[in-house]
Amino acid sequence: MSGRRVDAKVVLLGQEGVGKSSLVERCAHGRFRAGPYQNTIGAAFVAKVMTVGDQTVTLGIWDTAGSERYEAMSRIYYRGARAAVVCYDLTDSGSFQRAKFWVNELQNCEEGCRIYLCGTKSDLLEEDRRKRGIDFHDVQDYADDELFQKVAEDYVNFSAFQVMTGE
Ligand SMILES: Nc1nc2c(ncn2[C@@H]2O[C@H](COP(=O)(O)OP(=O)(O)OP(=O)(O)O)[C@@H](O)[C@H]2O)c(=O)[nH]1
Repeated sequence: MSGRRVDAKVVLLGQEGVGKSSLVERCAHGRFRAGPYQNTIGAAFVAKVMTVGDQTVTLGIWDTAGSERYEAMSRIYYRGARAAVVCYDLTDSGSFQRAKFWVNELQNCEEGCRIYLCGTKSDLLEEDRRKRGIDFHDVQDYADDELFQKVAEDYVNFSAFQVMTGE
């Protein structure tokens, strides 16, 4: 894997313990390791070769540490990211607030970054639906708001571009 060119930088963000490293582990090695929780320190990197139709794309995935004590460091890792997977634990409403914090930050600081909101630990809801910490409709409303905010921003930016070029 070493020396392979990375086509797109992807960053994982979200409160500590929501399952970011587990997602990367699943994606990179196809396994889930239950067991003692080891929090990420700083960040970890994995390059993953993906096939899309007849194309090969190498994603450079940065798994950041969720602990607030590493917040400043996480900002370094999302610089220049083409995509951000912002994770929250479906059973933990606090983690959803934290996800909103990262979405807001990315929207303000990383214009070219696509944001993917990812609810984790759905297996816990399959066991017991009462464990759901965030109402499904609240997530839906939030995502819809963000979507239309983005549409409006793109409209404004696009119009401004047209004025600048006089088209
Ligand atoms: N039930 C369940 N547990 C999960 C899932 N994903 C992760 N976990 C558990 O949640 C704990 C935290 O997982 P991590 O992947 O280390 O979380 P993280 O977001 O990388 O945490 P930081 O590195 O501290 O930011 C671990 O004990 C995992 O086994 C899941 O989908 N379901």
